Amino acid sequence: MARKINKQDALDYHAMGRPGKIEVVPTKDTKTQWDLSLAYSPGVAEPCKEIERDVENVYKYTAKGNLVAVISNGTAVLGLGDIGPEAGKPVMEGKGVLFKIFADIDVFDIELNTKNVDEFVQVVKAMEPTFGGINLEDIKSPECFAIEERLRKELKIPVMHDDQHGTAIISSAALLNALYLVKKKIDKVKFVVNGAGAAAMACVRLYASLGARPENFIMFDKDGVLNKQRADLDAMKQQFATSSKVTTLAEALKGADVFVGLSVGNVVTAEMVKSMAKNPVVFAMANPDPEITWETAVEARKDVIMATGRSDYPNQVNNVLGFPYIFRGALDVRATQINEAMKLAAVHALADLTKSPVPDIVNLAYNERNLVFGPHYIIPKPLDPRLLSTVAPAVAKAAMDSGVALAPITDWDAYREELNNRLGLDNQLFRVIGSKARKDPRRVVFAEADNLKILKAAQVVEEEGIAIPILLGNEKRIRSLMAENGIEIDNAQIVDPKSDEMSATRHRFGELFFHKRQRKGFNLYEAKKIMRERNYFGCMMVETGEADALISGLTRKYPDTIRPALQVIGMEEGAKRVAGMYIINTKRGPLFLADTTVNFNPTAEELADITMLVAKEVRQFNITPRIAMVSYSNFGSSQTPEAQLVSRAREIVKRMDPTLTVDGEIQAAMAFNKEILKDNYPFSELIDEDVNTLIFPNLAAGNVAYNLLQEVAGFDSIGPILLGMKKPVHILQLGSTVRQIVNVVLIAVVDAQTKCCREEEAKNGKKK
Ligand SMILES: NC(=O)C1=CN([C@@H]2O[C@H](COP(=O)(O)OP(=O)(O)OC[C@H]3O[C@@H](n4cnc5c(N)ncnc54)[C@H](OP(=O)(O)O)[C@@H]3O)[C@@H](O)[C@H]2O)C=CC1
Ligand SMILES: CC(=O)C(=O)O
Ligand SMILES: [Mg+2]
Repeated sequence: MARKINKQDALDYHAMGRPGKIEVVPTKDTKTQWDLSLAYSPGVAEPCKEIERDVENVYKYTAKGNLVAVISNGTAVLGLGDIGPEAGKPVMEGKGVLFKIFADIDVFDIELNTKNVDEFVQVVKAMEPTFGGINLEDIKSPECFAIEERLRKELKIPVMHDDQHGTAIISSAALLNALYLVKKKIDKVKFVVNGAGAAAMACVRLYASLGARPENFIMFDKDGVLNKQRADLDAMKQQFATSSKVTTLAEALKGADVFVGLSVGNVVTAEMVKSMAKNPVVFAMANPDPEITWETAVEARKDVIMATGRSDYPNQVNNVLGFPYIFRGALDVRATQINEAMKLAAVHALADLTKSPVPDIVNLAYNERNLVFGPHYIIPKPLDPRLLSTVAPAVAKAAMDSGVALAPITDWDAYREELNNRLGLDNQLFRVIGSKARKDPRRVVFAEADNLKILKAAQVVEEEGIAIPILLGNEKRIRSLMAENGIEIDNAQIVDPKSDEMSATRHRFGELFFHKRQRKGFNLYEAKKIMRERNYFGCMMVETGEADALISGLTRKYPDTIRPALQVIGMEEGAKRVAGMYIINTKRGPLFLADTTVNFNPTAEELADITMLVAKEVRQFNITPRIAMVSYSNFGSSQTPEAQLVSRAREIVKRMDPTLTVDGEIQAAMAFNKEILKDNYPFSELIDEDVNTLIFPNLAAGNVAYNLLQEVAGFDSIGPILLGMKKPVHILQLGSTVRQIVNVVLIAVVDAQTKCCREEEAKNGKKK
């Protein structure tokens, strides 16, 4: 279940630390006096003179080309209405965040205290030298139309009112796909549109340019239906005024094919949806509350294709899918405007992208096994990393073809690569695992809570809503460490296994442990005594369900931490051993490496077991494992025992799971070089595969490899991840950083979500 956002969560999020959501960060070194004399006086005078000589140089020497202004006067903020410029600022800052994370565009949000069209236009015009583009936001109609029209004419940089065109573009893409699924032609479809403001008018105009017929629209504003009898309609509303006799939304929806809501929440009823034509399409896009809830609409009609503007339901039709990429494309070719051709290019790019296979990372982000084009997936998901490299080039190309690009692109492959680098594909997995963890935070026991790094990590995971920390150790010591270092963990649960308060729990845990180990060398006295030890106590909390996961090992040797976990919790059903895995975030996507921490010199059988454990874990991230079992030789080129062991292990794996994509023994470089592999070993299973998993022949190789990738290549990593345990226990490497600890907690929480879900499934299965 997604965590419900409550008022306090949202307020705390905005207020904590540095208030608001954005800051300005220098992009050049500013460490030395030399740096500062370049950044500012006297060095800064040189670019000034170059720009004075040729104003185009402003794109070369300043941030203008990547800087967009998000400008609002707060008169139509989301569906909250005219709440004023200051009250709209959190939304504008939020838009800035989305521009940055989805398209690496920098934003200044600007809130103007004016409702006067002339004044608004004058102010924005005067700011043209600063920005590469202007995103107008949440300005009410009809003023927004005049403001945008004038700025588009009078400025030489792209201007787009996102609520109009962003919404129109995204909903058009969704509409084309929905109509394709229900096999209806756009020129025959009957539309009912609630709302006749900025978003709604732009939508109907774009639908019309895609083939919808104006006479097939019935629109409503807050005073009722737009019809020919109304004398109060402006020119734009008149264009879509109906000659039909209907007066109410309920009448209009009878037999309608498509409902488009861009008005206010909860104005459409189940009965209205029931009265629509076969296979109705309902886009209830008011934010934050749609015109009709997802549940009510799908309950009312099994054949409905339903979309809302919200992220917590399928089919999120929201302009976040558009503005980052539309501006990216426009800025990258220095387009002087965002024209119809560019908008239509974005529509088709989005619609087509939905039909192509969804990458693993998107399935993982949304906890889906396999998203496929269909009624519940008519538009790409906002976390789809392909959006940038698909929509931005389409927009850029359309700008070039329609003659508004001042800096055309010539090398499209290089451009796409640049876009992927901008996004930092390497960070995608972290973001996705993070969002999954945050959806359902779990109780994580930190066995070494009297360590400063652990406390800092516990604070981070608590503040970020990733986990509910349980701190094990001496309470006085932990509290004084927190006080000395300004660490605050709300409602910190501190448990001291050695304390008198815990004696009953120690006793209970000791008895349970004794039952597990009584014939394995523990007597009752020893079993109870050992519960004073934090790793045993913590593992017992996880074993008994009093916590969901355990993190330990920062200050102790690996074997000393893994032993209690194996004795108390043990391996998962079917596992013959445990193994350690690292995830390395590379530019080509996540790379899974094993065994990095547990098995020193595995036999072929053991290596096969490790491979199976890793394959299972990789699948848990909804990623299909494509495994190279690496060595120093390729497919028998060396007959040494080490190389042959890997080859034998691969044969065993293949027998265990013939469907698994796995090959070896193979050199690591060969595994990543499809061309050379194809030329030399065309039989290999990996010739058409992007390898994402490396199994090393022994611990030395695996451990050295991940350390080098981390330290020398500078890749971020998550690990070690302990595989094969019945319940989530993860053992840190000595000296892990706070960030690495937080990353392991993320994994532990996701692991707990999955294992708990499996346990429930098993229980339910047994009940049946
Ligand atoms: N999902 C998405 O991506 C987006 C969603 N939106 C949502 O769309 C809505 C409108 O935004 P926007 O167009 O920018 O705002 P505007 O203020 O420009 O338009 C609002 C429109 O809704 C009409 N309206 C208000 N109440 C009713 C009602 N009870 N019945 C019928 N019509 C009504 C208004 O009528 P009148 O003309 O008479 O004032 C006006 O035409 C908001 O909820 C916003 O959050 C907006 C942009 C993107
Ligand atoms: C999504 C958006 O821009 C709005 O609701 O106003
Ligand atoms: Mg908006």
